[in-house]
Amino acid sequence: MTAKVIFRQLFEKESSTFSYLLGCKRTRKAILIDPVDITAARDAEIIRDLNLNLAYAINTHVHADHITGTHNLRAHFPEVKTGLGSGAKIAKSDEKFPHLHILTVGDISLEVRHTPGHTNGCVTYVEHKMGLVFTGDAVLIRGCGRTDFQEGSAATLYKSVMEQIWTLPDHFMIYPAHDYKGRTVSSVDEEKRLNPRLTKKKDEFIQIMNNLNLPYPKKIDLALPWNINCGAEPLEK
Ligand SMILES: N[C@@H](CCC(=O)N[C@@H](CSS)C(=O)NCC(=O)O)C(=O)O
Ligand SMILES: [Fe+2]
Repeated sequence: MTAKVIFRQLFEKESSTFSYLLGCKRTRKAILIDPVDITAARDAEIIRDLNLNLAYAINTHVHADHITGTHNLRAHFPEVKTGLGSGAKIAKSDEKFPHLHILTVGDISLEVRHTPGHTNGCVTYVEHKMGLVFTGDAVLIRGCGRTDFQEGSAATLYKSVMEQIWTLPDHFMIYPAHDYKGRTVSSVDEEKRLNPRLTKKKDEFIQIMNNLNLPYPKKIDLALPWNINCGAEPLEK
């Protein structure tokens, strides 16, 4: 890790969600990726303990399984800006990032790569200097995000991963939004060799994804309207 940036992986156990804190030691400004509503107060305490001030609370996508913590964090950090990829057209956010936008906070630079397929608005954030890749649900450790709701598409996800993630240097570390088996991190090299879905040819990948037969996330009907409203209670229910 570079001496200039504080990096923390945080976990919310009910939805098995990882959030990621990046803090600039020089400016004391921070970015939090994929916060969860029920851990927003915990995250705020950690940010304060580290003498950081939250500049951005951003999401990799409109989550279906939990409510984002972006809105709750506004109570702790009144100046915080929320951010989301510009492909998430129906969702509210202070900023919507276009493909290849660079989000700079002090000495932290996150490149925004649009990686639709799990949802139409998914993005992957890449910190090139540190070799960190925040894939959201596009690439999970030895898996990938399902493609059966939120305008998901297996063919689109395959293209996104091949073009936007597998083309990164092999040693870059992959930090996903979830893991259900206690794993925390992988790498581009590891997933290119060992991912049981994404090592397949496109047609076989699509076949696998279209036959997962997973139950919908338990909270999907609650989470989507709140997350479209940036994690705040929707006006119309
Ligand atoms: N059981 C959980 C939801 C599990 C799930 O569907 N996870 C999503 C990511 S959150 S949108 C997924 O894409 N999983 C891929 C897979 O192969 O499991 C709940 O009820 O919340
Ligand atoms: Fe998701």
